[in-house]
Amino acid sequence: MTQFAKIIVDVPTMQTDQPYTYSIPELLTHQIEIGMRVVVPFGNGKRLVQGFVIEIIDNNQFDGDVKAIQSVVDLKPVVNTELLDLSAWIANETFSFRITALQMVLPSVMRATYKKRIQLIDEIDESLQDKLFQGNDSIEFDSEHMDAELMKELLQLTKAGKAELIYEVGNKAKFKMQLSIQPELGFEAYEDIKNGLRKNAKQQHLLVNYLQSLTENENNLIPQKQVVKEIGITTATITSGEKNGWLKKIETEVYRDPYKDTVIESTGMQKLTPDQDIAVTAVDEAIKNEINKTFLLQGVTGSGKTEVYLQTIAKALELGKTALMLVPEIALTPQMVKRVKSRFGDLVAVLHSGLSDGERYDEWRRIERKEAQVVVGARSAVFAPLDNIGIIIVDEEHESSYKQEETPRYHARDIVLWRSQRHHCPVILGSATPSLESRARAQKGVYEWLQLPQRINGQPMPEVTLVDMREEMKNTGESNFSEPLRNEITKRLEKKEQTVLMLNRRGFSSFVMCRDCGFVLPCPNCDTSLTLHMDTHTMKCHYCGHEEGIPKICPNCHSRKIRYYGTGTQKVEEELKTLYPEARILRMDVDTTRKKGAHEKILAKFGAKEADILLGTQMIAKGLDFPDVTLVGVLNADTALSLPDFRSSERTFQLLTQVSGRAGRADKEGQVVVQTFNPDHYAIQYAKHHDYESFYRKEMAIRHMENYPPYYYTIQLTASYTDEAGAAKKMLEAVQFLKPALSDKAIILGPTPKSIMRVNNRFYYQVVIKYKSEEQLKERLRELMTKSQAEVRKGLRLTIDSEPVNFI
Ligand SMILES: Nc1ncnc2c1ncn2[C@@H]1O[C@H](COP(=O)(O)OP(=O)(O)OP(=O)(O)O)[C@@H](O)[C@H]1O
Ligand SMILES: [Zn+2]
Ligand SMILES: [Zn+2]
Repeated sequence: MTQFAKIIVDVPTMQTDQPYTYSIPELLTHQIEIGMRVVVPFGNGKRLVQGFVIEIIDNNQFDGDVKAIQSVVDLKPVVNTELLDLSAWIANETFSFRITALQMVLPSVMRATYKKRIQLIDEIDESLQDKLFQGNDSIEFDSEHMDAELMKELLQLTKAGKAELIYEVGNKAKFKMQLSIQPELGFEAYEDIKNGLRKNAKQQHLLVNYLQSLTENENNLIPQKQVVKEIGITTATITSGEKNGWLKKIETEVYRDPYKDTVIESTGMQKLTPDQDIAVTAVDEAIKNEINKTFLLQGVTGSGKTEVYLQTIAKALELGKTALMLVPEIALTPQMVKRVKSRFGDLVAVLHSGLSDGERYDEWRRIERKEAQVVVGARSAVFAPLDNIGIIIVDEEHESSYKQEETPRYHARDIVLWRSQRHHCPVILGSATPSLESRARAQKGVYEWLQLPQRINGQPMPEVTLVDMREEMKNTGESNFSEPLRNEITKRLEKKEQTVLMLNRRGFSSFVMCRDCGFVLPCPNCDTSLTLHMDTHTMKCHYCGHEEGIPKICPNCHSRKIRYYGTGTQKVEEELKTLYPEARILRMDVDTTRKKGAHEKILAKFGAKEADILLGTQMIAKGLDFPDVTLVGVLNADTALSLPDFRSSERTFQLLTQVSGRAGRADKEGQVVVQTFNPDHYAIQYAKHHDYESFYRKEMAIRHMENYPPYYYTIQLTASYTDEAGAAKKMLEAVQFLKPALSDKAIILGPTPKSIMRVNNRFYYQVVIKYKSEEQLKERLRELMTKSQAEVRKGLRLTIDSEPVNFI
């Protein structure tokens, strides 16, 4: 009896959630399983696409013409049933398509690549074949890069029926293979061979001796490279040995290990403080009893949250379970990876964007094959194919990088909660400054609240001094360093203690302005000004990538007084060098960390006390644990405060608290100097006093008054089009379409142009819907999305973002 498979196909220009039915050819009946990738014909039948098998059925209710599956990509399922269900849920929750969600849960190298070829099917003139096919009988048809004349002739051939267009579905995922050798004979046989060899056949003697010694070994599969190096023979000798039947050559797979060159010392468990102990005990209980509870672990900076994570992971492993730990952006927190690796060694797999595609794919397969039981990674690691999860940890749970800013727009925290239900395991959301959403849930008892109110060293929190830059500017002029900050840095240099300096880049840019007419160099494609980049000596647009030279005269009034405004880390570094010629300075920003492993190098140097000052952007605010840092300076506390986003205060409070937390973590007392133009702002005042609770209450009151999360849910709709009126019209239509499904309690803001309305010559309009509970809203939004698919071809794009983290 013929079987059929329901398949979600990958047709980029025509996305749909509808699975298609294909018949399973007899040959493949026992091969095809749910969760495998297959290649199927689509449309006119000549086009081949990749798809995922989501169901296998005996009866086909579909009465149209059923095509057959052409081939299988995988030998076993690549998406297990959990991830299959999860991807369906994500597609539903984030208003995206199932194929997009399915592709997202796999490493990117597993995405299909599509190629077209022209294949000769009839004889043609030899010289023509040479010209068009370079002597072969097929050629890749790359319409983007091919010579137009050549393309025309090839198409004519296909029209005449002498050649045809074929589609190839490729797979980029490659294993790294390594050649190994293995003895073919026994000890005695090698003895005989040796006796038969000529005396001067030195290399052969060496090889046979070696093979003979391997016959006594349990592991006798040795990489060829190693053999060559170890006994000093040539590969030619090995090859002739193979011909003689002395040995076998075998290809084996090796993993690309991103950490193979790093030596990580192993560490043991610390004796817990009473507060840590309460937390660990509560979580261990839930792991043991398989309860899917969520804990909010709120611990001040330096209170030992990491040790709590590590000990609960150890508990899960002890019970034969696995563990998943998410960290904001791993490239920025190499210290955390090191701490987990030093505790759990080879059991740990690391997944983050700093890995090459191959490395990431190999780490993924180590998890899938159950060779790794602990996964540490950034946002996308939330899809790690772990089995039998015992604990899931989200470190710095308030970080906005947990939200994916492109479709599917999911929040890793939501995925974590879904998986914890599936695996019956607890979750720890850890932070010194929890998001208001999470803290409010702990208040209501939805999450269990665990607290670490004291620093491990028993020291008070570092003292924070605010410097009012409005006053300071009168004395210091254009310097980036106020007098109080300069004095403290001097003291640290004298005492041989370390300083961390942060330049906040959020909401901040360095631009070129004319002093005579005020002209600022705009981007030709976007409504923004261009930013000066010292490393490339160009002006760049951060939105569209446009790049041009630095102007020497004002394009507007031709004045020569066109000057650079704002501050970059490089400029600050120069000033530091003038102020403290004897200080050793390390700079950490996008320019100095572009190379792979650069973060690690800078931090290792600082940790080894090879520098006195670490100057950086926000990337130095998190996770650093250096005992000799006793001073933290924040050069510009409030650049983000003025952004038109209701989370501006929350972000500023979090950042200041995090960065302050880098000071005084060991036995020496820490101090923080914050330079600000808004010393009275509550976010800055509460950060000064390390007072999360008061900040929380004040901010909650504001959110309540203004109907924002966590009191209301939010949905953001964005339309973009090549002209402004079209984008605005689309948003108006969307509102009209949604309104009938909404109660009068829902609040609709907009349509309004986005704060940067034009990006890359597209115009953006948005609508924000705030609501408490709207039964029909999601269904209606889904309809809207499906309807809008038809307009994609006309260039109109609509995105729907549930709980956006960025409102600008
Ligand atoms: N029980 C313990 N006994 C001794 N030292 C400990 C203990 N727990 C943690 N520590 C040490 O205290 C320091 C601070 O701990 P940790 O970095 O885990 O704090 P944290 O709360 O994660 O900090 P942050 O939020 O600032 O990153 C670390 O050097 C850690 O090794
Ligand atoms: Zn000018
Ligand atoms: Zn631009």
